[in-house]
Amino acid sequence: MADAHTSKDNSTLFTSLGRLAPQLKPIIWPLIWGLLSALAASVVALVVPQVYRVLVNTALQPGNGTKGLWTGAAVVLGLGILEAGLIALRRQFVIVPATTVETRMRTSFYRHLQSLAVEFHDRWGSGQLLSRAMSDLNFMRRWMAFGAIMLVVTTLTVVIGVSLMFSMSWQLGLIFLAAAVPIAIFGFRFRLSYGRVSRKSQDQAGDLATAVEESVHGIRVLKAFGRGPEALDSFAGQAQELQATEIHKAKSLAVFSLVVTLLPELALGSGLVDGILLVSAGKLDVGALVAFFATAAVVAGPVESMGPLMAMTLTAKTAIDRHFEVMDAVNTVTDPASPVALDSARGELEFRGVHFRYPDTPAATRDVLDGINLTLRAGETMALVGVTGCGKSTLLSLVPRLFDVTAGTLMLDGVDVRQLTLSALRTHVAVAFEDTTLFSNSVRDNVLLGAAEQPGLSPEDVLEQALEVAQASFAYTLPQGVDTLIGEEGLSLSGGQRQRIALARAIAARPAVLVLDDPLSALDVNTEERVTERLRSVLESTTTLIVAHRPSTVSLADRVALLQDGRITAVGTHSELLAANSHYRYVLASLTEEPRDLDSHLETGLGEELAEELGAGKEAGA
Ligand SMILES: Nc1ncnc2c1ncn2[C@@H]1O[C@H](COP(=O)(O)OP(=O)(O)OP(=O)(O)O)[C@@H](O)[C@H]1O
Repeated sequence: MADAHTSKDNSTLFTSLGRLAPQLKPIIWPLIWGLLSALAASVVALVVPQVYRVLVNTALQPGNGTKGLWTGAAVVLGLGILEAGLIALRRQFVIVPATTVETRMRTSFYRHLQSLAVEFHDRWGSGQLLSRAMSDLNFMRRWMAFGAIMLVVTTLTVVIGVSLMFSMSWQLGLIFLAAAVPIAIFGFRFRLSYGRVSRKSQDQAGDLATAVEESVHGIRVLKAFGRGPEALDSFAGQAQELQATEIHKAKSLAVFSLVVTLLPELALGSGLVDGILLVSAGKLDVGALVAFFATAAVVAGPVESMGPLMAMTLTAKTAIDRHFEVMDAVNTVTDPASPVALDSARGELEFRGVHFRYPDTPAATRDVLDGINLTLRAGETMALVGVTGCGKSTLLSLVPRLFDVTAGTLMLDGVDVRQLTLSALRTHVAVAFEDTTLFSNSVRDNVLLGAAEQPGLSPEDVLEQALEVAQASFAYTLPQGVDTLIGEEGLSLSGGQRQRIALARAIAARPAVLVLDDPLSALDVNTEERVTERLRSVLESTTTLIVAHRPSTVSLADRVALLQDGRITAVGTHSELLAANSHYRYVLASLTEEPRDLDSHLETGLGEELAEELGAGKEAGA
């Protein structure tokens, strides 16, 4: 995971910036108008010294009265107002288009993340994706709206300003230019080192975001195991690394700024001495000398800001590279070029010579699934049993194509699942995992997330039925009933309650194939039994493949498949396997029957004794 984003940075500045071109195309005119406004503002600023020149050489000469002086002052004031107006205009032109591009890019980033296969998400830390979706895009927008325009305007201002200075006095111009050459060389070297350090800091910030996200998610585990201080130490270490990088970044920027400030000042100092000598020798008029220094003052600002703007451009390059690293990631699980239509599925599922290995599995290791041959008849419930880590979840994840088989074929009603569109396949197949994810939404929205329309049933009926089958009717007794907000930002539910809501979600989808990856693990045996029985009667025509960790679930299945060393080594009814297969007996003996979901006991009244016992225990302990 940690290595996914540390790819080699081979792109040049211009190839990276060039990748923004298609995004900028629709807003190119507002950007050009913004650029022209900023440029006009700079030109106006450069005209002011020329007014000074005229003023000094004419209006300020003895005996010329005050009229010229007032006119000159009015012109300078007018130019100042015009410059301010043009700067405001630049902002007006670019703000809306740039934020529109940012929003559009963020939306397509999110869409791309949604489409990428699970294999991609396994490799990438969530913080990395979060920082790319938020801060990198925000930075790109600021660079488009300000940095890029100002870099062009600043460069042009320096070029025009220096040319004007040369036209006034080539000797003084040369002195000023003598300072600009080292700045250019230094700027180039700075550009290389700053790019590297800025990339490092953005990656470190992403890793830090991942650390925060993981500890917030795992706060219960950290607290329960008293690992808070260790997590804090590790976080503080990472934060200090980022701080060191940021300090390094700021220091190199400070050195650059110092050089670009100091050199022009030195040039101006020696230019002043030289200028006075030129005036006293009659080779330069006083007006030109004043105008030269006024122009130098205008140009000094852009020269100083070239460092930060260059740095901003390099950071923008890094942000663009980071953005496109994700956008360039190829989706490995895609729709076929000419999909087979399968409007309604019977639900026959066949694994034929299926092999699977994870992309990062070492070459010497055998495939997790090493030639699976298994057929589920339409409508049957099959339990998948095997020792822990033997590949049960992996096998299940192939059915909705969370991963694709690496060899062999997986067929639904005789059609290779890769021949179906993903949306069609996922309409026919619904999944519930042990590790449930509920969204920050109402119970109703969570359950009806992928609900299919059912003839004669309103969404309310579908919801009620799904909750009833999943033994999750407790939802009606929540503070706002099924409209109660649950999930990360809502009401906290117990593990068993969460699992039952997630199961109701899979049931409401009314799939042809239901894939259940130990989704009842947090339920007590009695609730689990009731759920399984209701599932069997309500979803009579649904093919169900269920990873079972308890003999009670296994015994309710029509048939059981035994997964061993990457293969299905036995298929039969529970009693057949129990009688004939010693590995099956071994696996079953290791499964647990202990009730885990106390609250479902309490909800149904079955756990009163247990509750009393616990209450008594509490009192005794108090
Ligand atoms: N995303 C992944 N990337 C690489 N290897 C993985 C990944 N997920 C699982 N594995 C490996 O594949 C093997 C099978 O894992 P799987 O989760 O399918 O087992 P399981 O039978 O469901 O286990 P359990 O009963 O404990 O849930 C394990 O060795 C596991 O380490």
